[in-house]
Amino acid sequence: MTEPSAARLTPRRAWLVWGVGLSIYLVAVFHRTSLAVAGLAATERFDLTASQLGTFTVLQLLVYAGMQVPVGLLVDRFGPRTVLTAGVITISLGQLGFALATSYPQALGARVLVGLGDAMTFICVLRLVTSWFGPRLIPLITQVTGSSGQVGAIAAAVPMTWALSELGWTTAYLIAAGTGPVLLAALLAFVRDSPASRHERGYPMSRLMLMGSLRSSWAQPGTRLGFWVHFTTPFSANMIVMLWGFPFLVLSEGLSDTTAGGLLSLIVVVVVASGPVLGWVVGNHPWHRSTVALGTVVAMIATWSAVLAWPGEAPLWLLVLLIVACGCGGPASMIGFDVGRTSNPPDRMGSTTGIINVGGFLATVLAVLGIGVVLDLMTPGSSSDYSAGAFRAAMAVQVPLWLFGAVQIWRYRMIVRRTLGREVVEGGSTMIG
Ligand SMILES: N[C@@H](Cc1c[nH]cn1)C(=O)NCC(=O)O
Repeated sequence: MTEPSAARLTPRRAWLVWGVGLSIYLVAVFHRTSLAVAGLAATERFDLTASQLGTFTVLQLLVYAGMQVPVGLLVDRFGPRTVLTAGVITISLGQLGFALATSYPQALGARVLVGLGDAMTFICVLRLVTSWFGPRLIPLITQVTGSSGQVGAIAAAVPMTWALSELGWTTAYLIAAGTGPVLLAALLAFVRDSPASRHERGYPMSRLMLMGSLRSSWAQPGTRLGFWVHFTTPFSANMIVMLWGFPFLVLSEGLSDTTAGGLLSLIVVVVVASGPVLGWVVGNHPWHRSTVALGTVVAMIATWSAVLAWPGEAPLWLLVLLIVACGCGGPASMIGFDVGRTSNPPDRMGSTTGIINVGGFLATVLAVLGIGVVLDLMTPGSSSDYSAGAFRAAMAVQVPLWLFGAVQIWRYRMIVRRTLGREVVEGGSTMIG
């Protein structure tokens, strides 16, 4: 008799819980990127300079990255349902405040709330996945979660552009905030922390015990491998989608706004399409998880080098290759969470995910800021008419991030492989000691 598939062994409630969690994460990504097309409107509404506008994105990312470890500890203590409830309420209040803001400080405060609420979603959804699905399905569902959530960025593009122009700032962001009560109702009605109980609470821990738990997680070479995989793989795609991709493609590579916009949409399509493929590879070949991550980094370095070294404007086919390589970086970052999962016990899953998630967003902030600094250094005065030469120098900021991250990946990959051996890793564990 053939063994029932892992999917058939999964309780039907698992798919409902995951569906609600994924919806909340997708909307959180929408809120996160909802400023991407509102830059000009925000500049006019609050009378902003370019750096003040950029502060919205950087502050939101810093709050997000800075909250990952605290949120991970909260998830281990109070369970994902409780923390996700707080996240939905907080991010919705942030968008409500942004809709009604009439001054720059008010708008900044609202974006801080958006970053805070956003920080409480992804970790909770991954925790639900590890509680509701079996070990064979977890890598694939984790991948599909991370990739599918990026569809929220698509919803923040054309539909948000239409809403801002046709409905106006306040109505557009009030509608965005209005998704909160609907998601909250679904969360409270259908989501349980695990099949066994509505709430999976951890034991109250002193500050000393909390620090001990974080030290134990970080002491695992698999956690560090996961952190550096997440640090090295997604930042180029994040930088492209969140800020510098469109100006680079138009000002440096001479593309029309429409073609540049099409390539930015293509990157999200690549993210969503490559996720399940990488999820299958990771789930069936755990020994080669870091190999896939390193291969993605090599592909990004190669395509970026070809584009920046190309005499004059790079041909469209090469830019498409660049977008495909960078798009695969998003799903490749999910490998970091899977390595962290197999390297730690379940009661540390929240804090481990939080530690690893800091990596990608720390690298993204470094890349976004570094590129901006080089562009300003290479462009006289306060002009934002950046030259192709300025962009070539600025985009090279990514190289030290890739190289340092790749060295760290190789270093911890070798520690895990030498210590455990292939049989243990293929068996699904990379926990040492
Ligand atoms: N790198 C993303 C996940 C991803 C998967 N495919 C594209 N991106 C990530 O780590 N997300 C965390 C988050 O909170 O969005």
